[in-house]
Amino acid sequence: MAQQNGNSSAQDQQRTREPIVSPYMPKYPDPMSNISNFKIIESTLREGEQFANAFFDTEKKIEIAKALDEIGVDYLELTSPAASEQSRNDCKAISSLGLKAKILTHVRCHMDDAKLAIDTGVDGLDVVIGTSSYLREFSHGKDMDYITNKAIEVISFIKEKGLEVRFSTEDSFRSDLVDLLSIYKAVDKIGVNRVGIADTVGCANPRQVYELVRTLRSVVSCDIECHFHNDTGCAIANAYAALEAGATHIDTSVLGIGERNGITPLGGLLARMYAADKEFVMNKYNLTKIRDVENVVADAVEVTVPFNNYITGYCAFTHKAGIHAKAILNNPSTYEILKPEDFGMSRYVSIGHRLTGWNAVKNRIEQLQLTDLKDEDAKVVTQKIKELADVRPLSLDDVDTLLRHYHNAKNEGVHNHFLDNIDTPDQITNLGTKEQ
Ligand SMILES: CC(=O)SCCNC(=O)CCNC(=O)[C@H](O)C(C)(C)COP(=O)(O)OP(=O)(O)OC[C@H]1O[C@@H](n2cnc3c(N)ncnc32)[C@H](O)[C@@H]1OP(=O)(O)O
Ligand SMILES: O=C(O)CCC(=O)C(=O)O
Ligand SMILES: [Mg+2]
Repeated sequence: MAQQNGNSSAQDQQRTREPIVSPYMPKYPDPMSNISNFKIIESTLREGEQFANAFFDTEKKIEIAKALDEIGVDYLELTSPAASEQSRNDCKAISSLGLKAKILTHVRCHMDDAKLAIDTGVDGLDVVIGTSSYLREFSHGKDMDYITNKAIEVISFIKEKGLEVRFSTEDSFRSDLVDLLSIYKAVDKIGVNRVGIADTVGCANPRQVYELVRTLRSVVSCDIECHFHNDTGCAIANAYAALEAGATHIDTSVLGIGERNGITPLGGLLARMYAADKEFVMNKYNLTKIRDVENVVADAVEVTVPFNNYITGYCAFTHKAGIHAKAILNNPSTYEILKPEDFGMSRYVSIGHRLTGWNAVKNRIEQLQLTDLKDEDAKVVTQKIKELADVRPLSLDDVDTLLRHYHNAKNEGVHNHFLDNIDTPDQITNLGTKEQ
């Protein structure tokens, strides 16, 4: 795709104006909302390890942990030490790195798992057990009384050892509401640090999330963590709704990797929260490091970063249609809610196609400093670009060759003749090749 840096000329800078504030921004934010005060529990090294392609050796885990720490995530969640001996050693290795992020490991609601985890040097344990009828029948087979008693035993043990503890109900959205609120109330009473809601199968929608979190907020006084799977595409929206309703912590993973098609992606959540409270997000998180950690993880799990990924997808800041290009060149906020430079990214305006417009071509003329070409010339060349691009798109090199040759022909007074003799995109490409 032909591209140009659409924000590089001095004239563009002059034309850039302050963004216009949305009339839909709430004037009086809901006091329960944590949109401007949330924490991230980064679970690439736990949920992410459940992604089909994932295998992280100790060195890779340390590299990922350090990269996430540089972004400024609040917690790193690691695979249970009960999973394997290496998993246990990795908990120890990452806990001893002295990172700013607090280190958690994720364990079943079981004394054996808790005992194993206590000695790994982690700052806290995320304890989980399924409460839906599916999990009670087909997974662990325990009833709510057993689960409640076991939760109290395990949480009390972890607290006695002086560690932070979170208790979560797996498959919360298919669990009975009375069961959920009763168990959350019971663990809140004994001083659990956080309770967790998990949309384990990705069935919840934002309205359901808002209602459940809002209800829970009025029942417990501890923090509320939320974990959303993305099976039906709601993972980011659900995280946002949870924060609006009073949740305090959101689980993420890099690129959203996890069991099945994964969970709320770190980059996507940061994009969403930047759009809601840019100042908070930019002060707290190092957004220019998102691309680095995504590349490390994508490489490690042998996937490419999706073309339409939030922030870092290859076309996330590419503008194409003429109407968009003109306005973006006047003021990027016209068609951008995220500023690419805040994320260490660049904006591109694509011009070698049949949807282009003369304003974008004129901008390229200015960038190339072809000062003899006027608006009329930009319009004539744009028509030629469209005619040629009806055959195939032109590269930016093709467009530049066309403009430079037209410019030289104009100085010799033969520009109309020059354009009349160009019938195919290949003629332009060949002209460019000859010059090299
Ligand atoms: C939704 C989630 O992502 S939850 C987190 C998932 N993470 C993991 O599973 C970590 C990786 N897992 C593992 O390495 C293994 O499954 C282990 C070590 C945890 C357990 O291995 P095994 O003892 O071989 O059991 P297996 O995996 O076949 O079955 C799970 C066992 O945990 C029990 N169990 C399942 N969930 C829970 C829970 N939340 N709390 C307590 N026990 C549980 C099941 O009843 C079953 O017990 P059983 O051995 O008496 O049948
Ligand atoms: O511990 C939790 O809250 C979440 C566990 C999990 O990965 C899930 O339920 O999908
Ligand atoms: Mg999960």
